[in-house]
Amino acid sequence: MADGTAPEVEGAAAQAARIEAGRVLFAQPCTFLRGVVDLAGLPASGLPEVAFSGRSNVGKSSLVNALTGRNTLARTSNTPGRTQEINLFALGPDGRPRLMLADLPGHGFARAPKAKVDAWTRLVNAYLKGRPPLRRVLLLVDARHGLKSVDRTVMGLLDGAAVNYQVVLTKADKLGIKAVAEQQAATVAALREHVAAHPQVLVTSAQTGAGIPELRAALAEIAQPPAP
Ligand SMILES: Nc1nc2c(ncn2[C@@H]2O[C@H](COP(=O)(O)OP(=O)(O)OP(=O)(O)O)[C@@H](O)[C@H]2O)c(=O)[nH]1
Repeated sequence: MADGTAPEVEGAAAQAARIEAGRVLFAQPCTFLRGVVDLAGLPASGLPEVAFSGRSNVGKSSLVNALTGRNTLARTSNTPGRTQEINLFALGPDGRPRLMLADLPGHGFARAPKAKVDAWTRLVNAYLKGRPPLRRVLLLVDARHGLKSVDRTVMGLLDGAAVNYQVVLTKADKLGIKAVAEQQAATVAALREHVAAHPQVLVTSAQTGAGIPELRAALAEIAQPPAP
């Protein structure tokens, strides 16, 4: 290196700075804005937005809570299909939020009438394809199960709409370290042919906090920069 810094030292320093930026962002207040049942209910917003998407019960609401360090911000439950609207949260200092978080209804199985599930699916698909401030979709996948056909359908939709998405493996605490590493490698390989997929697959557990600092860091790169 021209400045004499060893590359691995520089890498570690850069990574520490990213983690710190994520910590600072998620130490800010996070406020529930509204739940919407149709696209017309979405606020016109210049704020960068990140969506939490995935099958019912994959752990979307739990991940929002783990990121924000608040146990009850997003409502979690054992009943698949609990989240029935797009729930929007503004993250950042009062009056100057930096990032919008959108917790989406789950794809696939839900203990609800088919007509309702079809309506949520239409809403989510329309949102994913046509929300201008949407910077990244986090596609949550249960580390035990890997990508399912409903995930591949969403990936195809996002590839087609050129919406950037990143796969996040959830509930890693339910698997051994070796099995998690295998699932991560298999998922990275499966993403290679997908044009809009972020190449990095993050491994998380809302229960133990594993992977949460890394995910915060990734989202800090999307958020509006802090006020000078
Ligand atoms: N062991 C473990 N359980 C988890 C984790 N994340 C979520 N869960 C559990 O999984 C269940 C579903 O979690 P939610 O966060 O409600 O899932 P969701 O994807 O928001 O669910 P829907 O509203 O149906 O779309 C709850 O019983 C959570 O406690 C995790 O990291 N580890």
